[in-house]
Amino acid sequence: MRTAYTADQIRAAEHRLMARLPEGALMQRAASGLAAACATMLGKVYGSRVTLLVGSGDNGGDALYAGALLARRGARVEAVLAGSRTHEAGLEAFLLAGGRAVEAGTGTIERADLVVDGLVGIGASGALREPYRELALAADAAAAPTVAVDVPSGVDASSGRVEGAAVRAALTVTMGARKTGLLVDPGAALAGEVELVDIGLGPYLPDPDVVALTGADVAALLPRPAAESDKYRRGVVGVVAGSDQYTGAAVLAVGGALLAGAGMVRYAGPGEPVAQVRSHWPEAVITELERPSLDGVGRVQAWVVGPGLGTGDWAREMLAQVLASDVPVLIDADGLTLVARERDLLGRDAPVLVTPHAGELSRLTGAGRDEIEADRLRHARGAAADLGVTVLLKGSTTVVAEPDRPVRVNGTGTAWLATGGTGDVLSGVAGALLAQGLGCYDAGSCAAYLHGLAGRIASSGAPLHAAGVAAAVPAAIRELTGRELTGRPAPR
Ligand SMILES: NC(=O)C1=CN([C@@H]2O[C@H](COP(=O)(O)OP(=O)(O)OC[C@H]3O[C@@H](n4cnc5c(N)ncnc54)[C@H](O)[C@@H]3O)[C@@H](O)[C@H]2O)[C@@H](O)CC1
Ligand SMILES: Nc1ncnc2c1ncn2[C@@H]1O[C@H](COP(=O)(O)OP(=O)(O)O)[C@@H](O)[C@H]1O
Ligand SMILES: [K+]
Repeated sequence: MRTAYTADQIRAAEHRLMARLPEGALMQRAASGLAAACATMLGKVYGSRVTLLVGSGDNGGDALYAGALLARRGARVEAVLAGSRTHEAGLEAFLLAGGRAVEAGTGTIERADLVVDGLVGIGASGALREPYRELALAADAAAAPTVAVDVPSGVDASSGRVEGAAVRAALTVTMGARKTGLLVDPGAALAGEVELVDIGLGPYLPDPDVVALTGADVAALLPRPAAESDKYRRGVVGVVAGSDQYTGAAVLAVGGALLAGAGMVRYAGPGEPVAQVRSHWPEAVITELERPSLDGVGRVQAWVVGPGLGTGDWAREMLAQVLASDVPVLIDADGLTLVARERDLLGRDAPVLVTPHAGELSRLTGAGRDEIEADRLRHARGAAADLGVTVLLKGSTTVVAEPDRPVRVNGTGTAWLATGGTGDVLSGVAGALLAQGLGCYDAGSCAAYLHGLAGRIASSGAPLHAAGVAAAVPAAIRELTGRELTGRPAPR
């Protein structure tokens, strides 16, 4: 599990740690980690050109001390002192080691082999001001890669929010613990690789603000069949999706559920989608409906409702009946539009997982779509608290929020997933995990991980289509769990 923290959490932990250490010790640890990362990136330090962008705070101090270490190893290190003041001891060490202070307009950024962004770290507030903004843009335009100190300047460390210009880093060397903004877009997309430098903060950190599951975490959570398994005990998913107008959503949601390991998938819908589901998935158990009713559809352990369902009376009645059951329900797409109109539908005792994209969440909460995209965490958390359900907010970083738990963030996806129908597959995958007994929080976050990985496998750097993502789900599971799929030890 990768953990991340807000700026306030980090600062509080740093204060407690600093009280036990000689002055400046933490910065020395930070700087030597930073210098080592820069050296690795440069390959050969001796004779290389490194340009430091140095702000007025301790972030600039880290950069100066690291610059001093690189200068002692023979690098030609120049520093643009951009702040109204400069970390004094850091500057002294830098100059003593042979570093040079230069003006911004001297071509130093353009000539560099490596740019080090020490403009602002966790002490930043608001959009980058001049001359920092200009320097961030110049670093972006330069050929050399940029290493960001702690966070890329311009990215809000606590949320990933970016107002105005920001540094685009190839590598972010972050001190003590990951910051939330390094795991959540748009910040995460600007951070590049993230390397964590251990400065001894661990024992002083509180519960994390957000966490990201690793492949090993997901593998440990994924249900697997065992000797005593049968199709009913493995979990039966019910899918209420698709309409005579939108048949594909039904096919994709059923496919996601089947390929994510459900013991059985029951599908209930009208004639057109029934014909499509039957021809694509002969293994699904299908009930063709003459009227909107779940009578006779059979028992399930979880429902997926909404993709392509429409928003008329039929859809509303199906949604109400699904929600009247006593099993976990995943609501997506048109189901969310109906809930936005009629919040009372959510009043039930059994768990609910909603899977909106930013537009659907906007309908649910009234917040603007762009505002949601800019600050995904805040809006997902707010909606989970307000609606009393688990919220999986889709997008370039998918976030899963549940009241009183750290938000789980997922970055396994690829932008190629931004194509019609991939969300329907996700709903089926998450439904299968719910039916197999995972809670909404685990089912949502494991499904996001698997779906993102399946997207990468299906894409492999080229366009994908939603059915291909569903087809790649078993390969994603295989990649996580190795070939040991039966629950027994692998034969020797
Ligand atoms: N506190 C500690 O114990 C440690 C801190 N470390 C470093 O110290 C950093 C935090 O240092 P500081 O608290 O001095 O804060 P920063 O260096 O992040 O920034 C503070 C300065 O930036 C200016 N500033 C803030 N927002 C700005 C904006 N939008 N545009 C232009 N200027 C802006 C402020 O006026 C202030 O002078 C960390 O990110 C990390 O790099 C590390 O050395 C590890 C130890
Ligand atoms: N830029 C992106 N990077 C990674 N994943 C993305 C990106 N944009 C969208 N996705 C993913 O693609 C899927 C799209 O789902 P959704 O918006 O519901 O589309 P649809 O309704 O057409 O199925 C979601 O899983 C989402 O997280
Ligand atoms: K920085």
